Amino acid sequence: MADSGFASLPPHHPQCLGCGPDNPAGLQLSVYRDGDEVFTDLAFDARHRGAPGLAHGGAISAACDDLFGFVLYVVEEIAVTRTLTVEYRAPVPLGQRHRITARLHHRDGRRLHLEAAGVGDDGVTRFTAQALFIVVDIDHFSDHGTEHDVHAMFTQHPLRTREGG
Ligand SMILES: CCCCCCCCCCCCCCCC(=O)SCCNC(=O)CCNC(=O)[C@H](O)C(C)(C)COP(=O)(O)OP(=O)(O)OC[C@H]1O[C@@H](n2cnc3c(N)ncnc32)[C@H](O)[C@@H]1OP(=O)(O)O
Repeated sequence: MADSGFASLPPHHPQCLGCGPDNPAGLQLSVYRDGDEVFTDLAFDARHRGAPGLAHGGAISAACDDLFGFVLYVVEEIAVTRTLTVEYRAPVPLGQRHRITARLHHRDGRRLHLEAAGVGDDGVTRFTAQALFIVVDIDHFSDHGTEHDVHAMFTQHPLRTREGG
């Protein structure tokens, strides 16, 4: 459970694998903003099992990728993942809560360099991640999703588009 007093950020959309509350197969992340950082508190469960008792690396990667997608609220840009690197520093036990925190490291034109870390409630950093997101415009999505779904994804967000909306 996240601390109260931080701004809760809306999911990317209801069915999002990372944060959609209506996706039963998803991680259903609840994400908060703390200044220029975003964070989520997550305990991987049996759906995310890799080795017995441990979280699957793909689930950890998905959590980091989706959390990076919330840094876009801070940056106020629309962007997508071009590269994602996860360093698995220690096994992540199922059921143990980790706080994953992400932020912009620096920006270079359309390139957003992002970084994240997952720290257990025992204080152990078990994974870190770096990503390169590339700023895109809304056409990136409208070429694929239905007009209704794409419109819904962006109208619910207090996000300025590159066109200045
Ligand atoms: C606030 C919330 C709002 C709501 C919502 C927001 C968004 C909505 C999120 C939905 C949820 C998110 C969830 C998590 C985030 C995903 O998971 S996003 C999904 C996974 N990612 C993708 O599907 C992206 C697929 N890739 C692509 O579509 C294209 O490769 C890209 C990323 C759009 C880039 O293509 P492009 O526009 O043709 O760009 P390109 O010219 O190749 O490169 C752009 C620049 O980056 C440089 N570059 C490219 N690759 C590299 C590299 N590896 N290293 C260094 N430089 C590089 C290029 O050199 C170029 O530099 P400049 O010439 O501009 O100086």
